[in-house]
Amino acid sequence: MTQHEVVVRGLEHEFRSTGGAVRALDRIDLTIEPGELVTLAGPSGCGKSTLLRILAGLTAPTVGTVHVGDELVERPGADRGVVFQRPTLYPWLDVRANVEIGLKLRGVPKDERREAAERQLATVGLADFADKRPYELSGGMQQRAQIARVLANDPDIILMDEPFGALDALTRERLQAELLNLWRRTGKTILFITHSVDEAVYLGSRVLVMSPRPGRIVFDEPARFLRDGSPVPTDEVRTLPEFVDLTTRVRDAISH
Ligand SMILES: Nc1ncnc2c1ncn2[C@@H]1O[C@H](COP(=O)(O)OP(=O)(O)OP(=O)(O)O)[C@@H](O)[C@H]1O
Repeated sequence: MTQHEVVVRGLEHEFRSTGGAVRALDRIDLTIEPGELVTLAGPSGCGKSTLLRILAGLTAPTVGTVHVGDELVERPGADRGVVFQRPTLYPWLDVRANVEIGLKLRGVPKDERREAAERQLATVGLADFADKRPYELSGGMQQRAQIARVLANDPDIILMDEPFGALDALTRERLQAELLNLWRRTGKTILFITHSVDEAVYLGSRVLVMSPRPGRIVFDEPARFLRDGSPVPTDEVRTLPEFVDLTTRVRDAISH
């Protein structure tokens, strides 16, 4: 499978309401290479979710374009999967049916989609919970199920909007490690939004920071100590001088 780069050109976005116009994004140019794990941090309201929704094809930009390879993004597509902060599982379906839903809508035969669902539930450690309803799962497990659903669709690009923001610290750390494993195994392109500077630096192969009003990318650097081929990082990574240095500079970029 050939993966494509994501190319954002001259993106601007304005929300108009009765109170006036909000310029959420301003002159965003960005290329995400196949297989990058790009983390995007920035203060609340700086436009991170708006950018993600435009990449997902859920919001049409006021000005500018997004391409995946040669394709202009105009609507959601099977090449892009979205994981939101709050799990968006259907409460009336069991976990397996929730994971299968995208494949079902695309007309994938039952045996095939069941197999894909069970494989991805195993990937996220939920093999034994396929018959449960979402309300029987913890927040972390629901988030895992949401990730399994995206993986079952096998998108090239995974867009994650603060997926671990609402989880307790321990569950969050476990899911961070799982995400890194998954990324290294599959080589998928991932854009990951977070409020946490530590999470951005820990997970990213490249770290972006946006500034608010109007939303612009003000920081864009590789996370050098997590270059391809390095082992999945442990807590030791956080004590490396390079980690501390990048964390400090990301924090400065956010506060300026
Ligand atoms: N549907 C909307 N209508 C009007 N204004 C909006 C809408 N969605 C977002 N905004 C405004 O656009 C700006 C960017 O919002 P956005 O949700 O993209 O920020 P964010 O960086 O993701 O914030 P957070 O980290 O708090 O989720 C904010 O000022 C917000 O109030």
